[in-house]
Amino acid sequence: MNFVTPAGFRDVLSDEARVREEMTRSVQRCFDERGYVPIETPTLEVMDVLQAGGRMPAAPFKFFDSQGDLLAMRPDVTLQVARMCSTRLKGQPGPFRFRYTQRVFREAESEMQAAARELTQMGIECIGESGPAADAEMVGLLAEALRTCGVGGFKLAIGTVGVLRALLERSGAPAEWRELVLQAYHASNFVDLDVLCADGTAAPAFADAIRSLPRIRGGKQAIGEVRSLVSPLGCIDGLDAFEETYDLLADAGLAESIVVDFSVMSSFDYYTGIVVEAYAPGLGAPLGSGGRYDNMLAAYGQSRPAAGFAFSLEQVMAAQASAPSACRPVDAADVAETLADPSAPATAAEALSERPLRIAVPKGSLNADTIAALAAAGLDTTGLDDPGRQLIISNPGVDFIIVRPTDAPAFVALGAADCGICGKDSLLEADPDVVELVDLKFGACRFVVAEPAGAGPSVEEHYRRLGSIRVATKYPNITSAYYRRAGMQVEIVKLHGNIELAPLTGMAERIVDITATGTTLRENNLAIVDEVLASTARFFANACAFRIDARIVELTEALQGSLR
Ligand SMILES: Nc1ncnc2c1ncn2[C@@H]1O[C@H](COP(=O)(O)OP(=O)(O)OP(=O)(O)O)[C@@H](O)[C@H]1O
Ligand SMILES: O=P(O)(O)OC[C@H]1O[C@H](OP(=O)(O)OP(=O)(O)O)[C@H](O)[C@@H]1O
Repeated sequence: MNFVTPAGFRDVLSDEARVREEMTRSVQRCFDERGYVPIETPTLEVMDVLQAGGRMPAAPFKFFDSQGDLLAMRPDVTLQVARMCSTRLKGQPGPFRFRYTQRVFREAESEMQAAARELTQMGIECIGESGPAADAEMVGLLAEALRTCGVGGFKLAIGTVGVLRALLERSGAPAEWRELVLQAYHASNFVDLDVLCADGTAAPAFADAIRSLPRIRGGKQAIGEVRSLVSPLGCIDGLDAFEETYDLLADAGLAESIVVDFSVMSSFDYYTGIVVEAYAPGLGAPLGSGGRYDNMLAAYGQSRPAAGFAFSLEQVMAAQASAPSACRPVDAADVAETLADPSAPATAAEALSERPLRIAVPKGSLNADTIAALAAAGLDTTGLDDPGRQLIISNPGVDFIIVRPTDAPAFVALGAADCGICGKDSLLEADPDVVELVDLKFGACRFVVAEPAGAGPSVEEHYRRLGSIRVATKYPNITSAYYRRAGMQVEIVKLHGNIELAPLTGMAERIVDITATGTTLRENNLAIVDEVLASTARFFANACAFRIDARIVELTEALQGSLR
């Protein structure tokens, strides 16, 4: 027997535990000084209670207890605080300012999130206050907590959901279209957003505003740009309050750490006003997030305005580990020292612009077009077309990381590369948390279901008799999603190449594979049964790099420019 902890769970040894403890104390002190009092919530909740809040931040671990109740390990603390305020504290006038340090537990959602399944969340909830001062207090406290932890060069991306909600409601577009737009915003998929906004469903001025909004970014001037974009359409909902909040944060000296960014629109159904996400250089995923969720407490029976944030202690530790040594505390004593060093936070931000931009470049059939696209966008691609066995080509200001196309999503999602190129098929298969920015148009191919020509009746008979068929593919996730939609039971066999061999040798009845010229299907006497999707190459970026590294936006514009 191997005595190992379950995947995603681990022991914390003393050196690290001491630093965590010290950091936790510093943050708790910081929250305490602002009048936030501690609370604790139970590890387990009845599943229905969590679901009543309308938003599950991540898939929870679930099990039945001996009384037959379906219980969940808390994936988040906010829902529990909402439940607590509307039940135990019902009738008490408030406002309440709560802080917590609690473990949360999350089932892995995809292969891409092979990471920890137990995290320590530190956060606050301010219940019963609303308006710009309360929002600024929440965002300001997040900044203070990150500074307290010694996180260098962090950025807080802030937006407000009212503007997009108003644009969607008044666009005259049907609910299904609005839902697709929201999905594109949630997934940070600018390519899908452009396609939707060009399809003529929404009135042109609204479509233009909806596609432009998440591209506006910057300081105070960005709020002005949003205003000019949406005020002719009568959609400035929440913008005045947002601007007031921004001014309060700028007055508090936070202008350098804050970036107005309307692409930060995840959990749209849940947030009702300001939203904030915290990013640090060198870290693939956000440190934490928060926002205003004025409607959530009503779901538990008592309506009160509310706002809060949480960040993960593990992410904060990782941010320090990837920061330059000047702003990285190495032990507990250094945490306090970092706190006292006002020059430290700037160092990592400076380091970001000094280090080369890392681009994942696919080898194989997309390689030549990728190099041509990057060169047309103005990058120095010298040596990239003939790298030999060298896997990283370093040119001034840029590192090209040569990857297998199916690996590009992992390199970018985990922050090993800032951005990259691969087929839409690879992105759909991996389902990574990245920002899809440009459809590069090359590498066009179609995903099809195919079977030996003339085998249709026998495959159908096979399915009728056995209730399942075998399908071979290199893309099990795309294939299983397709058959789920089709309502058909299949056994999927994952192969790594020459997929067409599977039905020819009797290993499987059908395949789901790429076709471009159709030559391979034709030469192997296979016929197309159905179309699954079409794919072209995409330029995409790490969510964190996209929001804090201006070079990604520049490269996006250059790639779009050269396409035009
Ligand atoms: N025959 C084709 N014509 C056009 N584009 C294709 C064709 N085959 C694949 N593609 C596109 O190019 C991408 C890369 O394909 P390629 O054959 O180079 O790598 P792969 O073998 O699929 O990936 P890996 O080496 O990572 O397993 C595919 O994901 C798809 O988007
Ligand atoms: O329609 P066509 O132009 O003939 O292209 C289709 C072929 O291209 C891809 O294979 P790839 O070249 O990537 O080799 P693989 O089978 O080893 O993955 C795909 O899997 C098909 O086999």
